Amino acid sequence: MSLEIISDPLFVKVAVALLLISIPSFMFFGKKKWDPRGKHIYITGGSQGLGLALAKDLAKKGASISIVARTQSKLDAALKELESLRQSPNQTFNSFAFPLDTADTSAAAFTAVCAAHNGQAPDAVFACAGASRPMYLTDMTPEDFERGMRDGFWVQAWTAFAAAKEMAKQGKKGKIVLVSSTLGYMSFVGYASYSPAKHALRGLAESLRSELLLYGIDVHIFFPPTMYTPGFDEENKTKPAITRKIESTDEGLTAEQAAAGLLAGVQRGDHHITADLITSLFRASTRGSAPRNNAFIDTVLDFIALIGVPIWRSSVDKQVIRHREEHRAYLDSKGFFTSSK
Ligand SMILES: NC(=O)C1=CN([C@@H]2O[C@H](COP(=O)(O)OP(=O)(O)OC[C@H]3O[C@@H](n4cnc5c(N)ncnc54)[C@H](OP(=O)(O)O)[C@@H]3O)[C@@H](O)[C@H]2O)C=CC1
Ligand SMILES: CCCCCCCCCCCCCCCC(=O)[C@@H](N)CO
Repeated sequence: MSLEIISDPLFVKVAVALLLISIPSFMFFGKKKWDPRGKHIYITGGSQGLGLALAKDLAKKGASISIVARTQSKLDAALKELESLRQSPNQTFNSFAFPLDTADTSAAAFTAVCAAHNGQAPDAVFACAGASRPMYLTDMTPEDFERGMRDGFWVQAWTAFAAAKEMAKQGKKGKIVLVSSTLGYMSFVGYASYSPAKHALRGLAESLRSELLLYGIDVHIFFPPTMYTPGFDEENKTKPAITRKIESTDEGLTAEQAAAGLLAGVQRGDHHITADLITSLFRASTRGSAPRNNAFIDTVLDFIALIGVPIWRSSVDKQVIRHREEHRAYLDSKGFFTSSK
């Protein structure tokens, strides 16, 4: 075989034609970005923090928004902010007060959200609601321990449950997005109630991603690092000092930065969405059978993590071990060793 074929004018013409055809198809067909304009988007936890930042971002992009959380006053304030960002008279902004930690209330919230749109299921559901109460296991009551799953897993899982059923029933080819955490990939002292819930969300997202292919529903899951939100201020009230110290390596994001990262990931079509380098390293190294976002970049990240994560882990273990004596004194002062519980 001679290489002369590549200088054959016909070959050159065909090659150029293929290239010209493939460039626009790559740009316009292969990479068509999800556009929130004119869509109805349901955001749980939309009254503050990540959920509110996301709602504002989407309102600016022309979407209709429904938000659900428990506290009416915060919902009212959030709705006012959304109203000020209105782009078109066709956009609707609604809020409904429901607790989302049970099947019934989450289904009722979802029904209310649909009812305001003639019973139509939303085009996208972002389950942002959640809370965390970091503490030592030795300080937890059984209720504290169990609350981790309620405030981390069920508060989103019941919304996904209601949404998936109704979207499948209506043939709505929409999106369901869950919000985990860096702590859905790894964990350390202080997060024994929260991290398991965030890991469980990953299992749910990967199961649903597969099952909801049956209905053309896309499932995404976001793994944010520290976000400076009202929830973060709240969790810091119970957070052990050593936990705070370990996570201080993480620079953190504002709610707005995190919302923008989440939205960009959804628009790229990433299943596991990360918005910072540290979590991207854990994403690449704990990938399991999750679809890659970018085969090349993820392989580079995986290689960096292969070396970097064990070094970080051993330094954290040393830090925890160095804390033993101080912790023993703390437990002693609380009467831990003499209490009957
Ligand atoms: N901030 C951080 O550092 C990180 C947070 N995350 C996760 O990101 C998500 C958003 O966090 P963030 O913005 O900080 O949280 P915030 O506490 O600032 O906001 C949480 C929102 O969820 C609502 N909510 C909480 N619990 C319930 C419930 N049981 N039923 C209905 N609504 C509820 C809250 O309203 P109300 O209380 O009125 O119901 C509020 O609107 C959470 O899932 C969190 O676990 C992940 C990584 C880091
Ligand atoms: C090469 C590898 C380097 C690794 C460095 C790792 C640094 C630690 C990152 C800890 C991040 C914890 C975020 C917690 C977010 C969260 O979910 C809570 N705020 C909610 O309670």
